Amino acid sequence: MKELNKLGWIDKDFQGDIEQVARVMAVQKNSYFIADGRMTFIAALSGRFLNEVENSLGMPVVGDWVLAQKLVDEQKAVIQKLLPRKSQFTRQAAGYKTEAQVLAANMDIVFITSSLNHDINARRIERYVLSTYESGAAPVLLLTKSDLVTATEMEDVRLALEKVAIGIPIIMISCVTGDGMEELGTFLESGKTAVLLGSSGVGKSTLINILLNQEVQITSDIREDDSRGRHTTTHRELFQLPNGALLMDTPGIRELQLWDGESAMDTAFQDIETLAGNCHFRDCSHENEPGCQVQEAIASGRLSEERLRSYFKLQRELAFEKRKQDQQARIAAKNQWKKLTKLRRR
Ligand SMILES: Nc1nc2c(ncn2[C@@H]2O[C@H](COP(=O)(O)OP(=O)(O)OP(=O)(O)O)[C@@H](O)[C@H]2O)c(=O)[nH]1
Ligand SMILES: [Zn+2]
Repeated sequence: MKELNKLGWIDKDFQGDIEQVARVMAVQKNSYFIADGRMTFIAALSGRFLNEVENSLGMPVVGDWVLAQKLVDEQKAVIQKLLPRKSQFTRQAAGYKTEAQVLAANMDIVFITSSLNHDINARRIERYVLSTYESGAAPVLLLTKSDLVTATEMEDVRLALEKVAIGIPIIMISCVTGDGMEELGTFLESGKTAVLLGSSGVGKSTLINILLNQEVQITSDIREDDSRGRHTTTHRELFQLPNGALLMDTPGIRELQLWDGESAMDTAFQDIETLAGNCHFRDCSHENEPGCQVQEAIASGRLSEERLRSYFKLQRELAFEKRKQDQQARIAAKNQWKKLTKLRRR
């Protein structure tokens, strides 16, 4: 149990066989690398699991907790069951079917990472915040490369971001000088699972290396026999930091592209939603109606036009996405109907 806690296990209400519990540390094609704090196993899904799984959302991903039959001597295991997730990152899979794909599960904290030496894309950060809320994890804004900007520039960015990311912690760090590292450490609690999101080049790898090398690296790479009996090394996608926190670094999640977040809209744009709630007309479009509190806030300078534009843009995008999905659902229903009528004719 203690060993499991180190991997982030906290489910007090769990009622099964605790000996079967393990966490997915990496996924490669059909192989799952699972760990229980004592050992790592190469696991496959049981036949029953595959038969019963309803869609891709039910397939284990990095961070998931599973029940598995462990063959300790062989370091192999068979995954029987996926345990409920407390958070998950999803993305709409490309292609005809709008089927969601899970990228990672059971993250507690998401570091939305940007570098200070480039223009901060507030709109992009808003999207990440939205995805994070939608996932069920807590967002933190992590701004890197503070050594490349002045203190004044840092403060300007902070002020700008505080308007976009209301109530979300903002940390500024430098991997060169070490500034801000201590503050970052306070967010990396033992047993908590964190993930770094952000564009290529913002310094994620550099930071991960520093975090890993602060002391001895506890985790080792997982060795796997390939078909020719050679050992190939598999990179772990979820690993323990020396201070006990867990860090997730999966290829899919590095650049989160899409999100589905209607319900998160009012969380990310809480300020606008609150204003909108007081508009004179219930169906106010916040363009030029009398008694519009949103326009009122713009006029008095409490709300920036830019933020309202982001809000409108996001609304349009969500509406578009929804129409697309509705249309695809209609086509699917129509095809299904055609198939049925054909069958009936025969
Ligand atoms: N000046 C400065 N440079 C940094 C800092 N952190 C990272 N860099 C540099 O920024 C560049 C990109 O860093 P990476 O760690 O590779 O960025 P990444 O986000 O992992 O990028 P991908 O691997 O493409 O996702 C490298 O040249 C780093 O040396 C920092 O705090 N200050
Ligand atoms: Zn209005």
